[in-house]
Amino acid sequence: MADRHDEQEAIIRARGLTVGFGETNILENLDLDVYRGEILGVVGGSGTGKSVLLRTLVGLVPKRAGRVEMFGTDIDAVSLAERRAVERRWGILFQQGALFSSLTVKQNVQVPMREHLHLPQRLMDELAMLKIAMVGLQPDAAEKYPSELSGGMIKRAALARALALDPDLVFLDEPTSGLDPIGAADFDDLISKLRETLGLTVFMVTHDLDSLFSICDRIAALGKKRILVAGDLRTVMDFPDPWIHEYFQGKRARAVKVPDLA
Ligand SMILES: Nc1ncnc2c1ncn2[C@@H]1O[C@H](COP(=O)(O)OP(=O)(O)OP(=O)(O)O)[C@@H](O)[C@H]1O
Repeated sequence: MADRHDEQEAIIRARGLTVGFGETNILENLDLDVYRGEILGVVGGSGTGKSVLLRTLVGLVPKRAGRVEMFGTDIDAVSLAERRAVERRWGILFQQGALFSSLTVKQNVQVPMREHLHLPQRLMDELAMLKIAMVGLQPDAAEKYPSELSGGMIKRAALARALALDPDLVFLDEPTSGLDPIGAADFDDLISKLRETLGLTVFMVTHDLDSLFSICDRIAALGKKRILVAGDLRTVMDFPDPWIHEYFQGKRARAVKVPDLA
């Protein structure tokens, strides 16, 4: 049967990725496609290398072997200027937000603008306020420092920073971790709405079954140093692997409303 993604554009295409530290390889010969406009949830046991995969795709961790094409560009085969141009097309929300504690929310949102654009301060202020509103923060949050924000506000501020350069693609590393269930559901809604309104593609590392069930179009399960299976929820849930079985059908999963998979 033809893959229904045959016609779709893979805006991330990783082939044969091997990544390691010291004597140990964390990822080996890993292949992954991420399609334009989708929300891909990346799951896997603790320490399987989900964050390492994310960091490798964006060039923060070196590869031992393999190739990553972003928007059709092999980022290791182009000039620095071309690479920087491609990098401007994605934003990253790191685990725990990773905001600069000595900067206000507005200044944090302006960090990528300062790095990549040359805009007058007034315009950067206007743009930052736009991003802050876009993620559902009140205007007065702009002048606050990260230490004055709740966990949910920190995530939103970090998302505003990830959106600073109007990216096509966002990488989210456990965006709902540490949020209460209502805060997490609100954040899922926000991601889903932004995908619709901005036409974003979302690569999301998550442990949150609610997020997987409610907003992800496809799921990629990491294990044994590679992608064990990638596909819709049904495909992944049916994959014969003990970790996947326990994750989706174990005690914790039974507490979450599993969607009706006709
Ligand atoms: N800079 C580094 N140097 C050495 N080892 C590292 C480095 N970064 C990650 N690792 C190791 O790589 C492995 C995968 O880490 P990673 O953070 O990607 O796991 P994860 O799947 O995201 O886990 P979790 O779900 O617990 O966040 C771990 O064993 C970790 O110790």
